[in-house]
Amino acid sequence: MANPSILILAGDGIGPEVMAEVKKIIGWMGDKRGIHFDVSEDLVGGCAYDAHGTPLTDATMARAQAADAVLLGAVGGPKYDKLDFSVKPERGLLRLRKEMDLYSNLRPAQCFDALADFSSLKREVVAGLDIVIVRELTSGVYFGEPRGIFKEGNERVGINTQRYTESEIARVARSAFELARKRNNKVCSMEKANVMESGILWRDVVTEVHDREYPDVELSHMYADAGAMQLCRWPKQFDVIVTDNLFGDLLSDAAAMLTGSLGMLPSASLGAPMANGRPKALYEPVHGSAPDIAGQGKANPIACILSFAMALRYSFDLGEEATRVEKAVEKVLADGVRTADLMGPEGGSPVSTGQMGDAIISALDASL
Ligand SMILES: NC(=O)c1ccc[n+]([C@@H]2O[C@H](COP(=O)([O-])OP(=O)(O)OC[C@H]3O[C@@H](n4cnc5c(N)ncnc54)[C@H](O)[C@@H]3O)[C@@H](O)[C@H]2O)c1
Ligand SMILES: CC(C)[C@H](C(=O)O)[C@@H](O)C(=O)O
Ligand SMILES: [Mg+2]
Repeated sequence: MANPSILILAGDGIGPEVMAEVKKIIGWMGDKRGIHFDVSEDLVGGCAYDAHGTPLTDATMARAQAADAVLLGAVGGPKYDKLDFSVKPERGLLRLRKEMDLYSNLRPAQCFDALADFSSLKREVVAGLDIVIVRELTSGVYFGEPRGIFKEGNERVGINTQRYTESEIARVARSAFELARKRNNKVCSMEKANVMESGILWRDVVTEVHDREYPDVELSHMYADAGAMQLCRWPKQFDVIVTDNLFGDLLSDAAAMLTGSLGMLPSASLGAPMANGRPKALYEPVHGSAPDIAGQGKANPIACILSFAMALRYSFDLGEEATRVEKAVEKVLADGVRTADLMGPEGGSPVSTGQMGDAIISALDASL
């Protein structure tokens, strides 16, 4: 049987730097565990624009559709800020999400014990934290029509439209309830039903799906602004949070700081099952291309490595190997290995991106 296929789209800025460490782990899986993948690489984002004049070619799109899993680094950077909106690097990523129909974006925020003192919040607030934000990823204000910048009389008006259908809400709600059943059986749904009709529909549909199909799961609702406050006040009250595309974007960056650094947060973007039973899937760190540190060997590769662990679990049914990678990360952090983003104000001597990857490989070796 052919090996499962992985398409790597490392992208821009620190994307290729953190992805280089994931490639080491993919190599390790082959050498030490006999788990082989057919890995190919292509361009997305600014680098694709530089090569082809578009942030994602049709050929790359087709390869992503055909892959068993896509691993993405990050896209964007100041060099591309002035480009026409239609060819900005971020459009490449949004096209992948939309055309692969990756409606359920799992963004776990887990605070490793070794980092509990490093979070900007108190240790007791974050120690042991383990929550997942399920972000709807293919609709809402990111894609709703009408959109654009129009002329109205003497001035310009910028328009984006928040739009959700019942079926779009129901399918992401189901994925949150299914996930909760495998965890602590609690879902909190966040919207702004107090000011948005789309929020009223969101709350209704989540409640209907719950009452009909998942009455055993504990469901609560919160306005997203209050949810942001609660996430900082006492995040451990949550298990699974389900929310829309834009609120999920904001809440997951906020959740990143609970874990110590944006460089720690992985994500899995999942769609419907393909013919082989695997879900359509793209795995990427929550962080961006970090232009301020790109090219300096300072980036923390853990978010990208943990995203690969999610690929092992969700695409390749290799939960034990995923746990092995997660435990290796936990071990290096417990041993005090830190990239610069994980240093407190008192400083210290940080390791480079490559040294962090090597330390994780050594911890993997030690796990055998
Ligand atoms: N999925 C993606 O590809 C993605 C996600 C977010 C932002 N972006 C893009 O990235 C570019 C920069 O955006 P931004 O600066 O708002 O967000 P960013 O996530 O790139 O960086 C925010 C801050 O976090 C730090 N940081 C991020 N990842 C880190 C890591 N792995 N290790 C250490 N420090 C890390 C950066 O140095 C920076 O100070 C923009 O073009 C944006 O659109 C892309
Ligand atoms: C780069 C951008 C398109 C993206 C988003 O807004 O979804 C990013 O912020 C993310 O969180 O994945
Ligand atoms: Mg974001």
